[in-house]
Amino acid sequence: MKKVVKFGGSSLANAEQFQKVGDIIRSDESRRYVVPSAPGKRFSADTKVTDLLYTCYDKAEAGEDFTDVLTEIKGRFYEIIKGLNLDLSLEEEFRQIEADFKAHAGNEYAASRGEFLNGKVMAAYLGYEFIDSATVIRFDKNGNFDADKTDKLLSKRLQKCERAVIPGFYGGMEDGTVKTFSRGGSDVTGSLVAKAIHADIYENWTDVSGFLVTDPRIVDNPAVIETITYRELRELSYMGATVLHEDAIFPVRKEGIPINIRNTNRPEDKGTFIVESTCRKPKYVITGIAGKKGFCSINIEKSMMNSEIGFGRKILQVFEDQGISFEHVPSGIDTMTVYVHQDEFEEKEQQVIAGIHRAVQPDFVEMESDLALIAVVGRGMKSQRGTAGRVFSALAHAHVNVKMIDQGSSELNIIIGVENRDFETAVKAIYDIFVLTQM
Ligand SMILES: Nc1ncnc2c1ncn2[C@@H]1O[C@H](COP(=O)(O)OP(=O)(O)O)[C@@H](O)[C@H]1O
Ligand SMILES: N[C@@H](CC(=O)OP(=O)(O)O)C(=O)O
Repeated sequence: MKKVVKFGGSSLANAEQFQKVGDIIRSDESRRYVVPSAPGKRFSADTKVTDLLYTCYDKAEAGEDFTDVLTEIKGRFYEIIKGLNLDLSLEEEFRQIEADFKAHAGNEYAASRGEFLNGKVMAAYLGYEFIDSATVIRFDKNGNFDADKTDKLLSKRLQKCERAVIPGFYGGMEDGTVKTFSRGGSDVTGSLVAKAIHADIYENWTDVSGFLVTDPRIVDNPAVIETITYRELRELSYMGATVLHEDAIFPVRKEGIPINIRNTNRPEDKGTFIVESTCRKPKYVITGIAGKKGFCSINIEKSMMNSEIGFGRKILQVFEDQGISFEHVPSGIDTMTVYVHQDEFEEKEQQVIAGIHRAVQPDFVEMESDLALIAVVGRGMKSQRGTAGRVFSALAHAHVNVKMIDQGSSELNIIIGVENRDFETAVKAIYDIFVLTQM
């Protein structure tokens, strides 16, 4: 049995958390490959080491003195090393980092040092081999992640290795340039390692007892999802359920390796199993609710639009030409609405409007900003009539004005558009009707 275990920043924020992690790893012989993140927040107002590194590097780039921030970062690591009674010095590593910052090594290199250093601490603490991810996670010469090369490098390297620590979040180009995944990317590293060694399971340890039906920052103590499919999870993580990086799904999914989300602070909890498919009936009609704020809608109206072949393509072409991706395109007989990210859209607003006028000569174009999108996801919705109706009625009772509702043909999700300020109320109302009342 081979397990890959990834520990998030919250699980490695201080020596006490490290000890919990050590106990978890030592309690199961098969936990052989460990992927650590950088130390995260020790308390809610704290700063993640990754964020300190970005700040520190910005100062270096601007030619300012960055000694204070670097000393703070160093302090975070030595607090852990001392708390664990380790005989480990990181002086050489910090000298190198300081020199590299002065030589403008790049902010991806800078950010990666949190995982690099934490990997060193973890390897010393466990007595496992340390593998620098820059040598096994490969980015091509354009800086794009190279999945095939990575798989080859990782499997070859790990074949020779009984137990190893492979830091999360970063990799390297052939010439040694360090690249990182997007934020939260240690989850991706864990998934890649699991694929490469054909792991039996990929355990992803965090600070919640699994994937929760909704964000615990919105609803107090939400129910835990016992089993979720990759498709459901993809919908939820894309829409902002941040527990697992959305790109962490692909590598393990192809191999049929289940992911188990676990809580470092409550290792006795079973957590959530993420699987390709399951015959297990979900506990509730819906599996989860997630959402994001910060969208804009562009509503285009033109009489007889539906008989104009190519109308939709022409509209979407305008967005493509401006490099703007769209989220949703609900349409009626004479209207078509395009939902886009507000921050992407705002600066190109006028070009897009002009483009639409040129492309399709609409009767009028209307825009609305500060909208939120909520995804209600569940494999159980297919076999249950009236789900959309219940969403509507819950939102009406909560006095939330629904701007848009869009049910995908897969019947796996319903997308609802509301105003930003109604976002939390809407999520709570949907949670209540499907989970608290257990219908
Ligand atoms: N549906 C959800 N289920 C569980 N946690 C969620 C959900 N949506 C958002 N979260 C948040 O995600 C956090 C865990 O992810 P993250 O901060 O990336 O952890 P880590 O540092 O362990 O990688 C939780 O503490 C929680 O606040
Ligand atoms: N440390 C990186 C990568 C990461 O995955 O961290 P975490 O596991 O704490 O989300 C970040 O903050 O983005």
